[in-house]
Amino acid sequence: MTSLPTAPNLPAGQWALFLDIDGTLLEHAAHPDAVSVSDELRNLLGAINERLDGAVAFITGRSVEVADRLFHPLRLRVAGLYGLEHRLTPDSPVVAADAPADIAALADAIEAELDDGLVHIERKGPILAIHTRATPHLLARATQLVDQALAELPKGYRVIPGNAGVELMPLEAAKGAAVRRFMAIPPFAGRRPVFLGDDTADENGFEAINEAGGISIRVKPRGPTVAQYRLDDVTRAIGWLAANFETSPVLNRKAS
Ligand SMILES: O=P(O)(O)OC[C@H]1O[C@H](O[C@H]2O[C@H](CO)[C@@H](O)[C@H](O)[C@H]2O)[C@H](O)[C@@H](O)[C@@H]1O
Repeated sequence: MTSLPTAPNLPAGQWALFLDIDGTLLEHAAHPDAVSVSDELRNLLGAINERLDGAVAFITGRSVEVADRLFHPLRLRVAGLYGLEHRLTPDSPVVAADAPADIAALADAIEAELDDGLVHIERKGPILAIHTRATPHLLARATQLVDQALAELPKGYRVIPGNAGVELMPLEAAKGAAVRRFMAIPPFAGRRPVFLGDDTADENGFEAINEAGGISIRVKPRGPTVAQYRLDDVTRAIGWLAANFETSPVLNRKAS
């Protein structure tokens, strides 16, 4: 939505920061495994995490394990698989929600049906992501197949458009619930949350942030959004984070 105002500099306050990964911190790549994290970004996030006393978490569709691998050796708090799993502190074990069975068999059937080596099917246990970045002409067919699968599955799943693809996931997979889980515990509780995201699946996270009186920012908005502000691309998002959380003198001061 082009009328969305650009994210302003934050006022003095005690902030908590929630971050989507793909399309927000990392430019999209041809394949999920082809992204890379620069030392500059890793160092920036580490510095922000220290300045916010650990009140920083990734809220991502990736698994916690993959988020850790991408940002290694940095380990942050993470809600993975859209909140189906979480690690509430950097060193605690990963806790997984009771989720419906693995849908790998369904993935195999969809893969066979699409019959194209360039469609990448990402099997994430109870979540299935179909990536058509290399074959945009197959997005409509992939969405149709996933919608058919949804109709045949027991209740409790939904389909969400991804970025150049589509994901099938349990209803419990919701970024808003992941944000609320973190906001109920230290070091997040009592702070004002900020969330940067770029996708349809982030909208639910923005709703939770708006309810909590926080700041919601959609990176590169392409359609309707409940986010309050925009940042036009990954470079600007990282620049905004650096300006507001790395060097800003107003952080962690009580708002007057
Ligand atoms: O919630 P996010 O952190 O934004 O993760 C969303 C999905 O991101 C990944 O897929 C997307 O990024 C890939 C790498 O740029 C790209 O190849 C793909 O087309 C995008 O859809 C990831 O693979 C998914 O598991 C995440 O759910």
